[in-house]
Amino acid sequence: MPLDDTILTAHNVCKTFGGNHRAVEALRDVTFSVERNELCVLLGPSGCGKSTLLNIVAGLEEPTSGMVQLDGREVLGPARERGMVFQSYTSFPWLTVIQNVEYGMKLNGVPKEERRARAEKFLNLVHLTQFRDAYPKTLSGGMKQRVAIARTLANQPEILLMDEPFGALDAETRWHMQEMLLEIVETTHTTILLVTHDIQEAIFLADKIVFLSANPGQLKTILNLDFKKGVDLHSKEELIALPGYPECEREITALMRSAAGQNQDEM
Ligand SMILES: Nc1ncnc2c1ncn2[C@@H]1O[C@H](COP(=O)(O)OP(=O)(O)OP(=O)(O)O)[C@@H](O)[C@H]1O
Repeated sequence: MPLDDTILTAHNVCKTFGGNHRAVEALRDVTFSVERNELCVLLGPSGCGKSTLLNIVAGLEEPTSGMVQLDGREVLGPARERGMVFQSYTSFPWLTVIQNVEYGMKLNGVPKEERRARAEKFLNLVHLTQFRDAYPKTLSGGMKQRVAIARTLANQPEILLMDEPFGALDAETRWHMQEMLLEIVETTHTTILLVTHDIQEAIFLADKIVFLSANPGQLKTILNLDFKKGVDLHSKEELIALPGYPECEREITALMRSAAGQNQDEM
């Protein structure tokens, strides 16, 4: 699917928490954009402001100055057009899997039949059809996170925002989830902005990496991952075998080290 046009832009976003002598400057002058159908990853060392930036895009935090626009409209608060998946699994324990996926649509007034049809479609997409009538407590962490992804996608957001969505999972489950996310992108062409601090995850998933450095969080560089352009990746092994992968990982590891330098000096 060709990348069409810009869907999201962050213009000179600054964020300072607190005030006076206790102020923390989390973001300074961050500008970047996300193209429609693109999977854009926010990467950088701990404390560089990735989650803060994602929260600003989600409308959960206000920038101190600057702004975010979705399709040219300024983001002024949370909205269904920007669906968020967090690291911790958030499902209602008293509802079954399919009822969890339907819940947001119910609140948004989607008619019953359409709700059911969409819930079934997205449960199928995350390979949970056979668990549709199970309760969340009977599911593994990875399965709970798949419910959260299905529920968010069923609301048909214009962009899916993901904050370390696989951070709480063990390594093997994490690979499966990453591979499943690429499958979802291939099938639904959803635009995604995803936060991670995992270099390999970023390279595997991203069409573009927006790299931030810390203290304060600033745009360091944008990486277009030319070595994997036009390649249909389905597994980690395929990624690692690609010419250009080791150099890319080395480059980002060096960036990570220099961007985190200040933090490490303080440790
Ligand atoms: N609500 C808050 N009040 C005060 N400071 C905050 C708040 N939220 C974040 N910060 C500070 O802003 C900076 C950026 O934090 P943020 O969580 O956005 O970074 P991050 O890159 O997502 O980090 P990590 O990878 O460790 O999750 C940090 O110094 C953090 O302590």
